[in-house]
Amino acid sequence: MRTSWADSADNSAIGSGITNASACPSRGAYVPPHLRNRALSSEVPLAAASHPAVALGNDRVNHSGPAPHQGGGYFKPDHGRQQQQGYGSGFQSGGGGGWNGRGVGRDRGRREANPFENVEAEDQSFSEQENTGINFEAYDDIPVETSGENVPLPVNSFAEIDLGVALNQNIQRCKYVKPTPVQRYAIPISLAGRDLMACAQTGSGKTAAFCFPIISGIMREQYAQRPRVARTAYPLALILSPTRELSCQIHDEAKKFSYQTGVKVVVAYGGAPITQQLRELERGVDILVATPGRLVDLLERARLSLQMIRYLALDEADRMLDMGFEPQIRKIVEQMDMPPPGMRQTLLFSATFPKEIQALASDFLSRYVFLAVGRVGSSTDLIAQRVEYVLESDKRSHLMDLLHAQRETGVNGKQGLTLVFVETKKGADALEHCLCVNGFPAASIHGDRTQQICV
Ligand SMILES: Nc1ncnc2c1ncn2[C@@H]1O[C@H](COP(=O)(O)OP(=O)(O)OP(=O)(O)O)[C@@H](O)[C@H]1O
Repeated sequence: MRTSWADSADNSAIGSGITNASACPSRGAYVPPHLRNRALSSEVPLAAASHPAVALGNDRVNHSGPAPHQGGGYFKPDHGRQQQQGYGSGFQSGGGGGWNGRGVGRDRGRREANPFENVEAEDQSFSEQENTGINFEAYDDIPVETSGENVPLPVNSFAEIDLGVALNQNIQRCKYVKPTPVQRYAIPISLAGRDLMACAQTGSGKTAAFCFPIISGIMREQYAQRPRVARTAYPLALILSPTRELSCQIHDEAKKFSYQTGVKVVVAYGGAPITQQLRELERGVDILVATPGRLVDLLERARLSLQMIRYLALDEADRMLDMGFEPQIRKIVEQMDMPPPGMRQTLLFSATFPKEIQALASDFLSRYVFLAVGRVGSSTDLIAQRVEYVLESDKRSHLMDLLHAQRETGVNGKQGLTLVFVETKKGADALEHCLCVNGFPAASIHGDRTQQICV
């Protein structure tokens, strides 16, 4: 039997030790993610909790907008409207609590791993620092261009956007102090329900730019009940990315952003056994991060349906096309059961905007906003490049000198990492050995090593 979040809700009373039958939503009742986290405590009256729509009404006590969508058909997310109508406070009361707290469905007894555990365990003296992934000094000079009808205004801080308490806490845990340029523009555009074609470089903070609106959208919307077809998963959002590595990276980030929100993220990629991925999907999925090839495989096995997709994000679209994935992408988006443009929200990210990407944008997007963000600190600004001539026989000792010098000047007490490129596989293995015996932990990566060893 397939597990959905509805199943999870059905079993929540068991998981939490509550025996009052009225506390259990009736079988098959859909519980939206922002309500899933909540223990059935004084916060939610038991009678209300047995009727998700009523509970939602309570939760959105200050929401003066139209009644939540309750039909089974498609709808267009319209977050902008809800924001204007004071959605914030109701939403905030529903945030937090966490997937942890639910202990339900097939995930009964499975605690949500804390993705911040390692970070929190780190030396407290660094805990107040900003995330240093991006050179903030370079921000103000970055050229940004937008075009399209009624482009929503950019924001200057996360505080200006109503993403909900749980997500805001995760942003703090990530130590994101202010949005990057692509986030400043892309998040309000997406929250307003608009399709987006964004040209932004790798490392510009795209992951959060598409994850924040998707997670917050799933948390705040009440979606039609998902079909209950045995062993078929029905995600609400799909994030396509070209490689296993990038998919895993997005999955890791998305799990941090969605921690304790009740939104469940699953990753599926090729080159790894499918069994574990199928098991994860069966346990329930809201956001699926996937590479195109494995996704087609899952669809062809009928273990996945895209009919409930409300959000589609394509990351590094140009790279996916370069890697020859266009037929798979078109199959996924146009030939399976995914809702058409206008019925889903589509966010297309690409570092470049050649003709092929323009064609994809016009086929996949509806009345979209175009956003182009310049480079956030190009390599020439951030990296000192130096050429040194040394004799062949002195190369290793010279490298050792450089490594020693780096060890002495570690940044913030942390040892820097070093990449050394060599000409041959044998040379890589020999250098690895030489560095290890000289007290520098090293590992070689080349074509003769399996992916597991490299990872
Ligand atoms: N607002 C922010 N404040 C501080 N750091 C941030 C912010 N947004 C993202 N980062 C950090 O910047 C780094 C790059 O971000 P991210 O991986 O999202 O970029 P990207 O454009 O998606 O790159 P890639 O294409 O490699 O996935 C990450 O370490 C991320 O945690």
